[in-house]
Amino acid sequence: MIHFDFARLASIGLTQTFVQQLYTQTYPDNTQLYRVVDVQREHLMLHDGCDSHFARPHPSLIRSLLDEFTVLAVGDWVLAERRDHQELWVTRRLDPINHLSRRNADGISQAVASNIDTALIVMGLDLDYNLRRLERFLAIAITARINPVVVLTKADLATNLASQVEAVRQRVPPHIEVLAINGLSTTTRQQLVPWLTPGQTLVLIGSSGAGKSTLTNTLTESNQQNTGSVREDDGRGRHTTTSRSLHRCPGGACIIDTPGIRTLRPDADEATVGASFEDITSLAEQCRFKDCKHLEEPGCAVRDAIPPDRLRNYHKLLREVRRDQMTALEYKEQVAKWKARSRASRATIRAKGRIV
Ligand SMILES: Nc1nc2c(ncn2[C@@H]2O[C@H](COP(=O)(O)OP(=O)(O)OP(=O)(O)O)[C@@H](O)[C@H]2O)c(=O)[nH]1
Ligand SMILES: [Zn+2]
Repeated sequence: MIHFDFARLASIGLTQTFVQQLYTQTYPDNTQLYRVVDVQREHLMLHDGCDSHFARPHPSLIRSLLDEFTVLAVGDWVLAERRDHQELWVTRRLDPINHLSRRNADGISQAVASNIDTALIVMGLDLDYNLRRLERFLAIAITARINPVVVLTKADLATNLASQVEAVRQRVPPHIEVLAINGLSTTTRQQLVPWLTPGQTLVLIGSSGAGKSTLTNTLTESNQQNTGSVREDDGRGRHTTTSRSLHRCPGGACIIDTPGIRTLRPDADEATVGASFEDITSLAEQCRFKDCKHLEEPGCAVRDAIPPDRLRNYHKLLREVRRDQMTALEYKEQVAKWKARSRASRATIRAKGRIV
């Protein structure tokens, strides 16, 4: 039996989608439902809606996540069990509805936050203003199936407010909201009310200096984020802080803010490629492996349905944008990997030829 207080967990984002996943299995008596609010090298921080708890991922969970090419991220819903010495062990991760990922040095995509309702794409109406970059940030959110809202900060400093806002509206799909705000003003909370209802989870993405911390402080009514060049850790605003990575707004929404999100770069011309091959990205959800590259993996839904030359073109474009973003060393390693792979498949073909 799993013990959980729905109302309490709903205050940090629990919805029925996750609860339904609990009835597919039975669990030991001391199993409880938590949200991951911090991921450190050695441990996790979990939250039950009231308190936070240290925990460790069980080795069997780590293995099964690795098999699916994934890791635990802030925002995940997990089940954890108290065992010997009252240690809390995370034994299962509920399937996330979405996640924001970044590519690590090995080119492997790594989740930096899960289960996000809204991405505020933050761009300053000062020197930060760049429509192409904005489009790429939008592509990151759309590709991750997260609802984006464009938030133009520093409206108080803008010299051409109306024309800058108009230019943005022209560039983004009509159903996406565009707001111009002063992140330092408390009235900003009113403008964002529709996305701050209880249980909503938000992330803020944008370049350095765009005003993410300033806006987070305003929305959480605290000084807990470092803004500008001031770096201090005085623990103020603890009443709204759930952890270093998940912050609660007074109205009941949560903001996830991790170093991974903060340094997310729209190097995602890759995401733009994905967005222009929507047939492939949407079919990819049916591939057996979450991280399927649609090359040789078994159970690939994309290879089955997409004409080979369209798929080849997609791979070619992806390789190009990746190559543009690689350092010389990374490129050399990548070439070595491709060579090894084609050697291996030639060897398989030869071996089969001999047997059959
Ligand atoms: N006038 C004005 N200044 C703002 C506004 N938003 C942010 N700033 C200022 O812009 C600077 C950068 O803002 P931050 O909130 O630190 O930017 P950030 O996006 O968190 O930057 P990183 O922490 O580097 O990712 C700070 O000096 C803020 O005070 C705004 O709406 N109006
Ligand atoms: Zn596939």
